[in-house]
Amino acid sequence: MSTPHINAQLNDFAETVLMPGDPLRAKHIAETFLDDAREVTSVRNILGYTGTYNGKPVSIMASGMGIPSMSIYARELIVSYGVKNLIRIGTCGGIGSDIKIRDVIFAQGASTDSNVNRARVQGYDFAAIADFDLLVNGVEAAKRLGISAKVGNVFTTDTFYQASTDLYQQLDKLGVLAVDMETAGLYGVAAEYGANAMALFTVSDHVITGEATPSEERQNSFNEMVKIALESI
Ligand SMILES: O=P(O)(O)O[C@H]1O[C@H](CO)[C@@H](O)[C@H]1O
Ligand SMILES: O=c1cc[nH]c(=O)[nH]1
Repeated sequence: MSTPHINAQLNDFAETVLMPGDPLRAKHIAETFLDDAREVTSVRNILGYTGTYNGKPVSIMASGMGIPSMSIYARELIVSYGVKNLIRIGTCGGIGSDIKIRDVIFAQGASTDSNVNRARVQGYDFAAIADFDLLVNGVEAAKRLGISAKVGNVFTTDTFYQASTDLYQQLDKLGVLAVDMETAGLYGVAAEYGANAMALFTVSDHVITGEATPSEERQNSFNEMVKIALESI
């Protein structure tokens, strides 16, 4: 079997799929953290792998960037491959004044400038929220690993390059912690098709102060987040 965007066979994916945006990150995670990892899909170089972690089957597959890309892969994974749990493991831009680069953030909910979730409910607001059990398991895994993490609302944008920081200043006042480009879409698709979703990030830069993670440190903080996600399964 295959779908328009995934060329894996039925049963190639585990029940739980971890989704970074970047295909090379998916490859790195599979090669670094999983046992017996094998590539299961490579359409458009959006790479996907399945292996085991501590004996438990788990898959890693890239989402690409942005809500449309994430939504295509999340829907095909759920509907065609029977995936139950989708955990986004990404980078984000910090918004809050107490958010520091390299922090780990769990997206309890995801606001957005996209219309995709309103389109699901006849133009009304839809509260895009994480699956409670996945969120609690993630937060507890972070505690066990001794990694402090923040939990709260994030903002998913279609516009990586904003014209000004005005929007982010307003979001800061509303307590929004960080910005990414996929989570609100992932939560909407999971709700529509009956799966569980959750997202966590490492902060790669701060969109108000302009601070950014030095590239050599980026991989270390990314690996910490991956460890949390894998230990939460
Ligand atoms: O690091 P990833 O998971 O790709 O996430 C963030 O990075 C990309 C933008 O550079 C967007 O996809 C955004 O959500
Ligand atoms: O979506 C993102 C991710 C990282 N940094 C940003 O500014 N935006």
